[in-house]
Amino acid sequence: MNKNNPIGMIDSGVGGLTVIKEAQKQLPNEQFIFIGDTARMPYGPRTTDEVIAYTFQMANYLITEKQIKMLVIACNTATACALTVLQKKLTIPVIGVIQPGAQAAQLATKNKTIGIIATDGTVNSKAYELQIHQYGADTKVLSQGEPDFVQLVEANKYQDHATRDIVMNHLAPFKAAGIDTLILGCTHFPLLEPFIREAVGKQITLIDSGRETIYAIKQCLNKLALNSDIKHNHDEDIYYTTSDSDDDTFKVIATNWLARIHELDVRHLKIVDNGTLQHLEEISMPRLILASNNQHKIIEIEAILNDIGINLTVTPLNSLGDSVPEIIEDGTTFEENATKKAMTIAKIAPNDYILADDSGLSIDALNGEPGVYSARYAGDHDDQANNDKVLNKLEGITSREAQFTSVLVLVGPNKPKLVATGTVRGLITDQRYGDNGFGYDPLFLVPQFDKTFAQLTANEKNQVSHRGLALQELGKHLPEWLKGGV
Ligand SMILES: O=P(O)(O)OP(=O)(O)OP(=O)(O)OC[C@H]1O[C@@H](n2cnc3c(O)ncnc32)[C@H](O)[C@@H]1O
Ligand SMILES: [Mg+2]
Repeated sequence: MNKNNPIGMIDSGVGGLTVIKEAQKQLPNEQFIFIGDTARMPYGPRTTDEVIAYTFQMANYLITEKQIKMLVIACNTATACALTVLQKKLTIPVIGVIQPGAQAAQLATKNKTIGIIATDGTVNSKAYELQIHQYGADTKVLSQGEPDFVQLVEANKYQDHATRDIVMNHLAPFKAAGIDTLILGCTHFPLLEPFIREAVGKQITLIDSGRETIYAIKQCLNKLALNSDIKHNHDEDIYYTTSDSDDDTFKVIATNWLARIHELDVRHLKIVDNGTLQHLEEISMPRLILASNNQHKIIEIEAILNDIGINLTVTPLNSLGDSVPEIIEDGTTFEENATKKAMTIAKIAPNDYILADDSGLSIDALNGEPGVYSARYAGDHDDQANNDKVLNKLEGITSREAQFTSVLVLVGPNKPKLVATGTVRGLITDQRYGDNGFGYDPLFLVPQFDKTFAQLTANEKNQVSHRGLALQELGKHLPEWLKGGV
């Protein structure tokens, strides 16, 4: 086993994040790959067989696809149900959260009275009691199932006032029972620690079983000489969830709990059913293909998308190779043509998002010419000839008002068509000015700058251009569009 391989960490949902947070702090050289089985959480009410099956699926994925060197079950219920089975069947070391928590509690208790809060599954398994009694048979153990706490955390309500009241209420019996140590026997619970602390009082030692597990991981890495010697940046850690709908909540909690400035990159694992057997598969996100043969446009669109922080893999059309068919732009409006471009490419890339732009210059004194014919006004994509034609047609005409329009059409699998338009007004000069940009840029004077588009920097043009404005408009609707379907 390569010591620089990642460590896998699995949980039923967001609870395991409390373990990974501590692990990232204490093990800066390790890379972690985390799976939260959000599609099938909570594990508490599940049968032992179910929990074993799910845990195996996650372990198999991490071993075969990610070559993990060690597996950490960052979930008490899964540890209670599946740890020994996994340890027997897997060839890599497997660490659970119960034994480290039980050991720490036994060391901490002075009056030999320990409380445990956990899921019903963990409580019913008596796994903590068994471990605690291995270290001291006479220790009194009081266990209480708290399934509601899990749901409150998973629903991102762990800081709500109502949650505080629930926690205060539920934990009141422990105050009377005389415990001096309380095990947070579910990895979700450290997120509720401020409320739990308030409920049981300062004098009680709280044991975070997840935190204790980090010592067990360290010991195991040392014993097997598996410490990574590459310093990993924890931004490289990968987070997976199994459900689509919860991904947002997971992302919000994870970004917040792990104190990340940027939203975490949370990926999706699909539960694939092959008759009786299930396994997990990574679903790759659709690409955003820019359906344009105009490299100038592509460069502009990529820069603007980058500026507005679009989190998609942007792919230019030419990377699709020879399979790209010819697109006949015979529509009478920009939208018709942009739709045609997008739909033509969608046929060869049905799983991707396709963004097309149809744009052009409309001159008031020429009744909107060249308009949809901008690219082929005089010669097909012959900028020189097209500019000359405009200058000739406007010779002697004093009214020089004109407008650039960009109509963007975005399509995607099972998505409605999204249209965004941007326009910019300007004046047609009497000769070419500037060398930047493309098309009619040398003739289009922007009054605000008293310069033509060709005299502006790319960044300046993108701030005010028809394309820049259309993309900003598109960006406003994009998050909603990405979520929705038809
Ligand atoms: O169709 P695709 O492959 O996207 O590339 P294209 O260049 O043919 O694009 P259009 O069919 O939309 O034609 C737009 C024409 O309008 C002109 N045009 C559009 N936007 C422009 C801009 O930002 N600056 C200068 N001219 C522009 C230019 O002549 C373009 O060729
Ligand atoms: Mg075209």
